[in-house]
Amino acid sequence: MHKNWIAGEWVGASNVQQNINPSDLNDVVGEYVRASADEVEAAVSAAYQAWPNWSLSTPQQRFDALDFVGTELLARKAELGELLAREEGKTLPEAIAEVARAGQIFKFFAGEALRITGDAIASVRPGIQVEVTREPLGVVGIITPWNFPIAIPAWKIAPALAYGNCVVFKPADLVPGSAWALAEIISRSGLPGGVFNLVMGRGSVVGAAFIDDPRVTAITFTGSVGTGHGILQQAAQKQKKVQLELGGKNPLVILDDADLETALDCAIQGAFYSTGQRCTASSRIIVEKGIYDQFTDTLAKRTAALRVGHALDANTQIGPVADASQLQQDLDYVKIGQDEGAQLLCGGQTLEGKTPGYYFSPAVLAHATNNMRVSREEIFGPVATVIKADDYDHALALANDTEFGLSSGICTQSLKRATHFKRAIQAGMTMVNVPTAGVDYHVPFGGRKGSSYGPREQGRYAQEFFTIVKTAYTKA
Ligand SMILES: NC(=O)C1=CN([C@@H]2O[C@H](COP(=O)(O)OP(=O)(O)OC[C@H]3O[C@@H](n4cnc5c(N)ncnc54)[C@H](OP(=O)(O)O)[C@@H]3O)[C@@H](O)[C@H]2O)C=CC1
Ligand SMILES: O=C(O)CCC(=O)C(=O)O
Repeated sequence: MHKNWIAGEWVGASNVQQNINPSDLNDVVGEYVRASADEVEAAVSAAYQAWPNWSLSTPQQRFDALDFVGTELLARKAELGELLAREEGKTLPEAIAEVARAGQIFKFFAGEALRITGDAIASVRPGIQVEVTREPLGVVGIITPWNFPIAIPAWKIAPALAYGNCVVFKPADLVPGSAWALAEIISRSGLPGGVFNLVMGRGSVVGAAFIDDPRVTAITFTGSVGTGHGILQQAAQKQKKVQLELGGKNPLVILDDADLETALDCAIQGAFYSTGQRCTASSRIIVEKGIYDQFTDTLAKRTAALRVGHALDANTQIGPVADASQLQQDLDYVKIGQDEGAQLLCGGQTLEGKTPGYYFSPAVLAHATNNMRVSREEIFGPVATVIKADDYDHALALANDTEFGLSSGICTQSLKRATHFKRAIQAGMTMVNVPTAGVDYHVPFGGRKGSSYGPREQGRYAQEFFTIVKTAYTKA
C-alpha cells in the first residue's frame, strides 16, 4: 500500500483507492491512500514549520537534492515509464519520454538554484545603495492533472524547491502512481522533513482544504477551466498568488503552399498522439481552400490507419482514453459535431481491445465551422475538426477567434506568412512547421486569454511565480 509523505514520514492507512490500468481494467496498478483533512492540515503545518530554515538553505543544498532526483528519474525512466503507461494509458515510448523530461526538468532547476541573481542599482540619492533580490514565497500548494502524471508535477515541484519554497503536492486522483514514485525519490534526496509533502486524494477534499489555509502562500494549478476558476476565486479572497494553466483549443493553420507531408505529420502528431489528451493538442485544423480536399482525404486515411491498443504493446500508436468519463466525453462530442453538421470522416467509436479498456478510434470531423461547439470547447481526446479558410487572412482570423490562447501553429513554406503569423497569433506559444503539442522543458510554457493566469511556467521564467522581489536601500 502506498502512503502519503508528510513531515518526513509515510503516513495513512484508511481510505485506500485502487489505481486501474485504462488499457486493461483487470490490471490493478496499485493501492494508494487518500489523505484525510487532518492529514492535509499536518502537511501544511509541516511545510510551514520547515520553511524558515529551508528558505535559508544554500544553493548547493538545493542543487544537490534536485540533481539527485533528476539523476534517479533518468536512470529509471524505462521502469517508471512502464508504470506511467499502465496508469495513464500513454504509449510506452511516450511515457518513457515523459519520465526523461521530468528528470531533465529537475536537472535544469538544480542548475537554476545556483543561478539566482539580483540587481545592484545606483540610488538617485547620494550615499545609498539599492539591491533588488528574489526571495521564496513560503508554502506553495501544487495541484496537478492526470494527463502528464510526472512531467507536470516535476515542472511545478522542481522550481518551487529550487527557489527555496516548501511544497504541499496533490496529484490527480486518477494517477497517483507516478506521483508517488516521484515523491518516494524526493523523500531520499536529502531534503529536511516537511520541505516536501505528498497528499493524495480527491481535489474536492484534499485540494480544497489547503487552498483555504492561510499558511499556504501560493497555489499553482493545471487542469480544467471550471476547477481553475473556482480555485482562483477561493485563493484571491485570501490574497494568495495563483498560477493557472487551463485548457486550449489550439489552431493548426495549413496553407496551400505547405509541404503536405510536414502538414500531415504535424496534424496527426498534434491532434491524436498521447490520445489527444494534451492541453496543447491541435484540436482545430484550419486549412486553406486550395488544398483542403486533398489534405482532408489524406488525413482521414492516415488517421484511420493509426493503431489503437494497449499502451504497453509495441505495435500501439494511440493508447486508450484515460477513463470512462473521458471516453463518454469524446463520444458525446463526436455526436454533437455530427448533429451540428460536421462530417465524420473516420473514427469516433469505441473499439474492442485484446484486453478490456477504454479504446476509442481517433476522429476527423471535416467541413466543420469555427462556431460549432466542437470547434470552441475543449474535448481533450483524439477528436479534431477540420475547418476551411478562404485565404491566409481568413485562416488567421479563425485561429484567433477562440476564448483560448495556449498553443498554435502554421504549416507554410512562406517566410513572410510564417513571420506575420508568429507576431499576429494570440497565443502563448506558436510553432512553424512543428506540431502544436510537445514542447521543450527549458523555455517558458503558458498561454493567453482563457488558457492561463499568472506568470509563465518552466525555464528561468518560472522564477516570476515562485519568488517575490524585495528592494533594499542601504546607507553605509
Ligand atoms: N489543461 C490541462 O492540462 C488539462 C485539462 N483538463 C480538462 O479538464 C477536464 C476534466 O478533467 P479533470 O481531471 O476532471 O480536471 P480537474 O480540473 O477537475 O482536475 C485537475 C486537478 O484539480 C483537482 N481538483 C478538482 N476539484 C478541485 C477543487 N475543488 N479544489 C482543488 N482541486 C481540485 C483534481 O483532483 P481530482 O483528481 O480528485 O479530480 C486534479 O488534481 C478534461 O476533460 C479536460 O478538458 C484535464 C486535465 C488537464
Ligand atoms: O505538449 C506538451 O508538451 C505539454 C502539454 C501539457 O502540458 C498538457 O497537456 O497539460
